[in-house]
Amino acid sequence: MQVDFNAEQAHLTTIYQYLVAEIARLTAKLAALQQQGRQLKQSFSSDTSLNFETISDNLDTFASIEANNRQIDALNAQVDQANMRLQAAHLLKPQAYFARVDLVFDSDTPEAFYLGKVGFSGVDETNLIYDWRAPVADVYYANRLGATSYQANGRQIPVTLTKRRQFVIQGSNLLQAFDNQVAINDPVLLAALAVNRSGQMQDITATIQAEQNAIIRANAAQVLLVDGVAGSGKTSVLLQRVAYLLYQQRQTWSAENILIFTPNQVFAKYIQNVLPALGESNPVTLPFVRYFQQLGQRFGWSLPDATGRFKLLDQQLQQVVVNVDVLTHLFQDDLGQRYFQQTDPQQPLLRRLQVILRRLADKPSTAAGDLTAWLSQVDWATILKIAGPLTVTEQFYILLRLQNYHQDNIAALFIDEAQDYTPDQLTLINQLFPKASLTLVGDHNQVLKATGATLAEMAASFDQRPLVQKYLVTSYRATATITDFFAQFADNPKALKIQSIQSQGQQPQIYEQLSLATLVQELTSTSTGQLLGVITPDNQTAQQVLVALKPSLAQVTGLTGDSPKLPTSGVVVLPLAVAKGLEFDQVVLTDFATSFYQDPILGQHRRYVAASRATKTLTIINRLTGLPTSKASTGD
Ligand SMILES: Nc1ncnc2c1ncn2[C@@H]1O[C@H](COP(=O)(O)OP(=O)(O)OP(=O)(O)O)[C@@H](O)[C@H]1O
Repeated sequence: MQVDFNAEQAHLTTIYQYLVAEIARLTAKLAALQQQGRQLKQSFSSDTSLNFETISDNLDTFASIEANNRQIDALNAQVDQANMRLQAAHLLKPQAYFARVDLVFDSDTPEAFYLGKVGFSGVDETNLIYDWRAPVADVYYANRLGATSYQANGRQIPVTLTKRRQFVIQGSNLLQAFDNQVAINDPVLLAALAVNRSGQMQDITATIQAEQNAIIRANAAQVLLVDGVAGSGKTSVLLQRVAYLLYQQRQTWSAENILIFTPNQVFAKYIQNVLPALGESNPVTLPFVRYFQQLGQRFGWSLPDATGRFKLLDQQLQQVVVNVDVLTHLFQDDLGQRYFQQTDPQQPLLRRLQVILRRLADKPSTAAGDLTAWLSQVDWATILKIAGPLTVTEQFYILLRLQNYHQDNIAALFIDEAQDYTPDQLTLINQLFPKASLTLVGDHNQVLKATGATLAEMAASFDQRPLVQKYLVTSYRATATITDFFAQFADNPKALKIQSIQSQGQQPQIYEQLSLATLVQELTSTSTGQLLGVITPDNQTAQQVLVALKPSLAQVTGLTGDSPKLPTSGVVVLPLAVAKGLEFDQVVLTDFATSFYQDPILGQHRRYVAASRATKTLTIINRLTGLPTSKASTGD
């Protein structure tokens, strides 16, 4: 069926004009409210009726203050409401909506729903634009034409989807409109993927695919573990899910109740525009290691790392039966020993100690009053019957367990690059956030540390909670040729069946050997306005390439994990450990045949990660020669 383009353009014109008019009206309204606020404050301060002389005067005065407060509250509420609506109008003005679905409910007449990045209502409170997170939008993303249903307020609503239309819009201009049912040839998606990268991740609201939608909208009450191939949209899906859950739980959650763990600071910057583009504030986003160190500081501990035998410690604390003889190890004072004797010997050590510490907490003069000092004096290894001595981090873990410390203010925790977490770090996370909704996304083929948890270990870390695993095997990032190339490095690629939805593109260019001088020359002559990543095995090589490039290239940047930001275009030189999670229009990999990439344990994963960073072209240099000094080959 043909799209009635003129009718759609006319609809857009009406909506656009309404948005523009609303922006003008709300801006004027906010100015007037501010003026009103100023006048109100003035009138309160010059109010001479504040009189506290007699009881009746007091009552009058309090009543008048109360009335003033009510006026201020009402004014603030109006300001908040106008501000929110103005923000939404600004967000929608460049692209009022991206899709339309026509649904038939009970009657025969289809009802049209336009979907945008946020919802917007008309003067009579009718929904002109539906938020992409609204229940009804699920029908659009799930991509089922005909009889289907969606869930709203816990009820399944049967509907018939008669039309699924996509739009390309620029302000008041409708550029394109397609009636589209099958996602695989989705022209809007392909156009979005063909755009040059800008050094900043973009939201994918208009083109979320059905399998991604299922993850974004998955129930928050479970641990969600996503294993997805490189470029399958794990990070994008994670961020869209943050926005989705913030909308779904908007009565109780705000960005302050959310935490995102990223691999490093550059990555945190790389994703920082996505949530604001969806009208949401950024939650605290930081590397897990930094979070853990900050947690230590809160207790006065300086922690070297976030690893330890946490699971083992837990098991022993729960299993070891401690008799009275070991009391001297635990408490040097009578009170502690007495309390210990009063606890039930059948109970696990952890429970008994928690009871005692709660009592001792009221008596700061006891030996256990200073828990920190006490913990390091106790010979935990002997008591718990494990090999000692315990590291500082392990002692800290015991402290957290004894204090039963949780971060209950965090309602949802999101972890990217989850494959790099050790089983112990996941155990720690499980303990710290017992009530949080957990979303972990990772790729078992991208494990870059020998200590990374397997999928089974990941699942086992959360064995007390309901857990759902999802898989993504379509790669959106790269051309089909590049996807086939990196797919060969996956474990068991035949079974995994990685697919690309993009066209073939250029074959990777492979140099057996290339000198640094030639590389500099090549890079200097490819001035494309695109983002080009030169990925080296280690920091040292990155530094050497950078030094060689600097004199002849204006737009060249070196990147470490702590760097503030990716540039928008030009050449970026960085080690693989930092490139993880990022993407570039063009990628040059150096030293692909050296021991770093040929390592028997991690080499294949390194090749997979490195080769999957490119969206358009991939150049591989097996051996980069002419470097000033000998190179390390150990990665970060
Ligand atoms: N549905 C989609 N619509 C448009 N673009 C998409 C979609 N899904 C993914 N992309 C794009 O594909 C690229 C890869 O996405 P993303 O970085 O989220 O993948 P990833 O699985 O986290 O990758 P990796 O594990 O390799 O870091 C990004 O440019 C993203 O914008």
